[in-house]
Amino acid sequence: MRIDVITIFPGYLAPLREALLGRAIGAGLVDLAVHDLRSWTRDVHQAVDDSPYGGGPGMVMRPQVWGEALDAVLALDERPARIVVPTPAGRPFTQATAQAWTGEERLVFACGRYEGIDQRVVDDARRRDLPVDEVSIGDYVLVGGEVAVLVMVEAVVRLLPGVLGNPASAQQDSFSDGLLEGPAYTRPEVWRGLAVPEVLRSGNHAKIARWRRDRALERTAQRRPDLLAALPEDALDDADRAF
Ligand SMILES: Nc1ccccc1-c1cnco1
Repeated sequence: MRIDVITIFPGYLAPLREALLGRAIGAGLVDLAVHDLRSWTRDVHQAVDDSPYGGGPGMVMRPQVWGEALDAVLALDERPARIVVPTPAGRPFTQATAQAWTGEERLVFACGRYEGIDQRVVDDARRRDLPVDEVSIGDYVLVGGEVAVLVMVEAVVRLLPGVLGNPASAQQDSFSDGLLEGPAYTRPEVWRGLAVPEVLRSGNHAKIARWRRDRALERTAQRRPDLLAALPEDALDDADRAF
């Protein structure tokens, strides 16, 4: 997978070259290119934004600069690309989104700041039949899209074959079965007077699996009843319902 990020703060994306993601790049599983939006400005001030039509606070990012930047970056590689625009007004980015994007040959992230990017940039891309997703990583306001890109790139790349040491962990983490993950424990057996639940030390794998499933159901019911309600009809078996 090739990933391009266009931003006015390239340094913000440095963490993508660390740790797991850095190793995925080193292993050739991911190609990452970060581009400074200001490279496509033509004025001495390298202006990337302007006042909003209709008035109101803040600044809007200029369509000319973004149009030239996206055209140039897309032309760098012949692989078909999905353009992703992080925005608080976007559709929710979920684990399902991350899973779906693992099938993409290329992702091009457009990091907006200020009050966003002139809407015509997205409209122009869509009318040229380029796939464009406007996505939000949550209901809160950030200063720019860069942090959202860090989140989304990590969520996607960790799912790519060969990235995680143990592929099973991608299957068993939260959201993969629609439930939150339950509590986890490691040594020592007792810490500050708190003992690890007996069942986890029993060696009885059936009982352990049941206990873990019950804790996941319990935690999901307490913290995210919306996830429980969204489960497909056949997701819960009789033992789950008895819980
Ligand atoms: N708040 C923001 C400001 C600029 C670009 C993205 C966001 C965003 C994305 N997901 C939630 O917020």
